[in-house]
Formats: sequence, structure tokens, C-alpha cells
Amino acid sequence: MSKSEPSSSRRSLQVALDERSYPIHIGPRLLGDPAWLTPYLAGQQVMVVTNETVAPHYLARLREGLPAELTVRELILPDGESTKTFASVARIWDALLEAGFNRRCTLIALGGGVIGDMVGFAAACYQRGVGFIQVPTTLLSQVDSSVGGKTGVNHPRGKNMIGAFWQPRAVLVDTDTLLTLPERELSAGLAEVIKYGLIRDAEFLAWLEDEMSALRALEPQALAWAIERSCQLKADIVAEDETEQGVRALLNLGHTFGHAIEAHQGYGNWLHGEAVGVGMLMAVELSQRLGWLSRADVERTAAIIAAAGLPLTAPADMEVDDFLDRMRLDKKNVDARLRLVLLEALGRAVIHDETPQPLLEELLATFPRR
Ligand SMILES: O=C(O)C(=O)C[C@@H](O)[C@H](O)[C@H](O)COP(=O)(O)O
Repeated sequence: MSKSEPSSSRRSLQVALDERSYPIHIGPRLLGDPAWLTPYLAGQQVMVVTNETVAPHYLARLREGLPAELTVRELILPDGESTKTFASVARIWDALLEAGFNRRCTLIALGGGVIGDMVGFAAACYQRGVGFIQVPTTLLSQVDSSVGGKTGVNHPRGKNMIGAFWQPRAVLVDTDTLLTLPERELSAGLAEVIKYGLIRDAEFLAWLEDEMSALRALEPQALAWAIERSCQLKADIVAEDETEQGVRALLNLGHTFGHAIEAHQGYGNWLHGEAVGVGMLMAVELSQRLGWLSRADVERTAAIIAAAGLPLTAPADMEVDDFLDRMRLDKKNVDARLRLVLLEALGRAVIHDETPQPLLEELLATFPRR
């Protein structure tokens, strides 16, 4: 374990965005403790939005942390990436209007990235913007999607194509919620954790290589440090570039390829983290073919992705053009130029818009399929 690992079990970080700054509280037993939730409620009206998988485990516990005098409504949506649609967000607006909620209401997103992104988008638009709190219950949402204010929904043509930047009032990461997380979801979250090491922190990457078994065994100290370090790296990047004009795009390592896989395969068939894991390997392989990384770097990346329990091969039914058609719609592109996040070294990412087309096509044609 690193010397800088925390010893106490609860930690708080800050996303520094002037008047939109907010804390990320991380630790066990946060849910149900009023001290962690009430400071971020705007008025007397609270809408908790969750899904059918999370509700039986954590909805009652969350409600215990809400003062009895509040007007609290609940909305339980179906689970899964395929529900991340405009129609689901409209259900949230309908519920808010039916309850007669006003601009001083607060939305609470209790769930994974799908719930967090949809609730954030609903909050961004309801009566032109109301407050919301992220209570992420999956590893992926705890280390990534709950932080930074990217909210929105998918479009059949592309992932997260409709949305808004809208920051939460607070992020409450109760690490106990990981105890009920299916193994496949845990692996998906580890993809985003590995991403931080690859883009910005070679030392963290080496630590992850050593501690991967402990993380997969839900060893509390290892998990707490992985979450804290990931959130810190993300908070620093978001504070520097809230709306992705520059450095924030580095957080998209593996996502250009990964989003193409998710959309092509049908949302939910590949988990986001699984597609990002393969996408990161594709980006690393391309970086090697550009002469920036060694074969040993590629093998090291493949080894840690495999150790996290993630796939290493792209879907067998995806042709080169299936990738390219989706990648042309990527939000990072400027005019007709494809912008990719690649690695100059393990731990150092760059944004690159000069990949020769034949090299990219060769990568897409030769990358292993299964
Ligand atoms: O926060 C960001 O910025 C990211 O890119 C983090 C990603 O891991 C996350 O999946 C994000 O939602 C992707 O955003 P998109 O803009 O590529 O749709």
C-alpha cells in the first residue's frame, strides 16, 4: 500500500468550481446519516430517484437520513443502460410536476451512472435548473460519473448525445453499497479506475497492478484508496476545465472506441466499463503503432485490464465501418477531424487529431475480435 493511503475511514474532497464548488464525501455508513445529506438540501421538497435493483437495498436507508418534516417523493425507474432515454427523464419531470415541486426542490440520484446522468439532466432542465445530490452506488459511478456534472441521455445513434453540464450540490459515496454490487459491475468500475492511472498517474497504475486482487475481493482499505485517488484525479481535471474545452477530454481515454461498441451492440449488452476497457486497449495499441509506446506497455495494459476481469477483444460482428461511422459522431471531434485520446507514456495522455486514416483503419481491422 502507498504511504499516502488514508488511515481514517471517511474522507472528503472538494471539486473547486467557484460558486458551483461541492464536496465528495467517501466512507462507510454515510447513507441514513442525516449529517451527510441535510446540508445540501435546498428547500422542503425532495425527490429521490432510483431504480428497481437499488431500491430494495438502499432506498429505506437513504430515507432514514432525511428529516421527517420534508415532503419526500420517490420515483423508481427500471434498471439498465437501455433506460437512459429522454422518455425516462420525462417521467422524472412528470413526477415533479405531479408533486407540485418548485424551484427550491432537490433531486437525489440514488444508483449508478444511468440514474445519476438522468437525474442530473432532469435537474438541469426542471424549471430551468434545480439542485441535485449524487448518491452513487456502483464503483463506476463512485469514481467517475457522479463527479464533474456531465449529465444526459443516450440517442440510438450515439452515447450521451443529449445532455447538459450541471454540477451536483454534493457527492455522497457510501462504500458499503459496493457489498451488493455484482462482480461484473465491479469489474466495469475498475476500468475507469485503471483509466486514471493510464492518463495521469503512473504510480497509481503500479499500485493498482499490485492491489487488483484486493480490490476485486472488496478489501475496504484498498477500495477506499482507489475511490479517493480516482475522485481526486477527476476533481482536479474538472476544476481545470469544467466544460471540456481542453484537458478534460483526457478523461475520455478509450471512450471513442468504447461508445461505438456500446451503441452498436445495443445499450446495456456491453457494460460501459467493459467497452471502455477494450477501447483503452485499442487506444494503447494505436499509440504503440504510432511509435509512442513499447510492446511491453501494451502487454502491461492488457494484463491489468484482464486482471480486473474485463474483456480484451472487440465484438466479432463489428466491421471497420461500424466503428468509423459511430466515431465520426464523437463529441470530441472538431469539424471533420477525429480527435482521439492516446498515450505518450503509461501515465501520460494526449489529445491527438492527426492519426493517419490508414493506420486507424488498420488498427480497427486487425484488433482481435471474439
Ligand atoms: O467526465 C468526463 O469528462 C468523462 O469523459 C468521463 C467518462 O468516463 C464518462 O463516461 C463520461 O460520461 C463520458 O462523457 P462523454 O462526453 O464522452 O459522453
